[in-house]
This record gives sequence, structure tokens and C-alpha cells, in this order.
Amino acid sequence: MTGAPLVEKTVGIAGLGAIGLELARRLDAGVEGLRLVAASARDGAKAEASLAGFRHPPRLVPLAALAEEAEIVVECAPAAVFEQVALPAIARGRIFVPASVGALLPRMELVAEARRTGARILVPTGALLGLDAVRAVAEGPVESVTIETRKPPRGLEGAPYLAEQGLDMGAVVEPTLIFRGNALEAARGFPANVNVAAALALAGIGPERTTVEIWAVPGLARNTHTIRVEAGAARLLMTVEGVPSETNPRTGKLTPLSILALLRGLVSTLRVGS
Ligand SMILES: NC(=O)C1=CN([C@@H]2O[C@H](COP(=O)(O)OP(=O)(O)OC[C@H]3O[C@@H](n4cnc5c(N)ncnc54)[C@H](OP(=O)(O)O)[C@@H]3O)[C@@H](O)[C@H]2O)C=CC1
Ligand SMILES: O=C([O-])CC(=O)C(=O)O
Repeated sequence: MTGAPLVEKTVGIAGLGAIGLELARRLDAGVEGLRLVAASARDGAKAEASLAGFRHPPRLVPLAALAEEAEIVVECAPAAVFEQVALPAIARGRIFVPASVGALLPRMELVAEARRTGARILVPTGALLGLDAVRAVAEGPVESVTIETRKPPRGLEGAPYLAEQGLDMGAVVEPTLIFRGNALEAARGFPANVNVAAALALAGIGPERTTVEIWAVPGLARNTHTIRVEAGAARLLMTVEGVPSETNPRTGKLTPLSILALLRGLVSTLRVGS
């Protein structure tokens, strides 16, 4: 007896950088049940070159058109263009997978809009770990959630908080606590660095109650995130040491793989982890 024929879900990717291009390559290599059909990039010629060896190159379309082309829209672009991807995807009732989770945090009205249109917003674990366990303990009482992010000073450069506080990352010579606050404040001050804190906040007890510490650590080879949770059902203590990608050292190699795992979970018969 044969099963029902597999219906493929189509995927569009916004941004072909460290996350988007690797995800595109993996999808093009073949993932059962998923088909990459469209992508967006700022520099069209660079994108054409990146996609040159693909077996089935996706159509290059403007950000806003991705939602017309694909059932699943994956956002892997700078936070500044987040709405250009998110709004059409949600308006069209698509599955929207944001990598720029820090840009979702101050726009939670999008969740209500998605409820209205039938869209779904699926936040990947990304460079983090253990959000299945955080979600599980958050079904019960949770006392505290803290994330400690440690990065080399150059991985934090450009953050608005540093300019506001007059902090020079070039002058950091020993591990230094740069910021301690809640996830909303962290997302404002470090928009390119706290996607993980935003995802943790959404998985657990919300951005106001999630504490974020950001350390600049000279010579650190891996972006390191440690989560501590005190909850009624369990104490969680988890650390991930991410290997930076070659193309963008701010972004770890784990993130495109995490998104791929999430996409696979949408179409697989056997799914593991909550
Ligand atoms: N959730 C998580 O755990 C993580 C999330 N992130 C976040 O994910 C996002 C993507 O990260 P990453 O892949 O490292 O970023 P990159 O800078 O490597 O890539 C971004 C891509 O977006 C493209 N882009 C820029 N502007 C536009 C535009 N207007 N239209 C279409 N494409 C555009 C760029 O194109 P071009 O190359 O032509 O300039 C580039 O290819 C960031 O917001 C980052 O903060 C990062 C790490 C972990
Ligand atoms: O560690 C990483 O790869 C990226 C990171 O902190 C984030 O975007 O939140």
C-alpha cells in the first residue's frame, strides 16, 4: 500500500546572507516536502552569482513579493527591512519565520494581525538552544529567566547602546559586562545581537521579565549564550557555544540549521521535541 502523495510546501527567503544563502543551499540540495521557489536580495548581481550553481535557482523578487510566491516566508534580512517582509506575509495568511526576532518584539501587534488573517509566526530557536524546555516549564510557574550573552567586542560594534553610553569596544581588554536589563531594553540597544534574547522572552515569561546580560570578551572565538531558568517544574541551565559563520562573524553557523530543522518539522511525519 502506498501513502498519500507528498504535497510540497513552497519556501521564499528574504536576504541571501549568512543565514539565507546557507538555508537556500540546503533547500536546493533537496529536502523532502519543501521547495525553494523565491528569494530576495539587495544586490541582484551578487545574488545571481550566489545562486549560479543551484540546481533549481529561486526567482529573485522584491521583498514584498515573497508572500505572493511562497507559502512559507523566511525572513533573514537586516532588521531595518523587517516590516517589508513581515506585513505582506501576514496579510496573505502565510507561515512567517523571522530570523530578526529582535524586530518582532516591539511589533507584537503582528501576532493579533496574524490571528485575523490565519497566518502563523514561527520563531526559530536560531543561535540558541532549549526553547522546547523553556516553553514546557512556562506552562507552570516560573520565577526567573536570564540569558548571558558573551561575544568578542567586535561582534557588538555598531550597537546603538554603545554610542549612547560612549562605550568603545576597541578599549575592552578583559571580560566586561556591557549591559544588564530586560529583553525589551536589550532589543532597543543591541538590535543585531539579541535575537536570541527575544526568542527566549517569547518562549518563556515575556520581555519585561526576561533578564539579559551582554558581555564583551576579548579573544572569544565563539558567541556563547547561557540560559538560566528557575521554575516550578525544573531548574534549567543551558549553554551554547556557536561557531561564527565565515561570511558574517556576528551570526553563528547554527542559525540556518535551526531554521532548516524548523521547516522540516512543518512537513515531516515524525517530529521530535515540543
Ligand atoms: N534568530 C537568531 O538566532 C539570529 C538572527 N540573526 C538575525 O538574522 C538577520 C539576518 O542575519 P545574517 O544572515 O547574518 O545577515 P547578513 O548581513 O549576512 O545578510 C543579510 C542579507 O539581507 C540582504 N538585504 C539587505 N537589505 C535588503 C533588502 N532591502 N532587500 C533584500 N535583501 C536585503 C543582504 O543583501 P546584500 O548581500 O546584497 O547586502 C544580505 O544578503 C539579522 O537581522 C540578524 O540580526 C542573526 C543571527 C542569529
Ligand atoms: O549568537 C549569534 O549567532 C547571534 C546572536 O547572538 C543573536 O542574533 O541574537
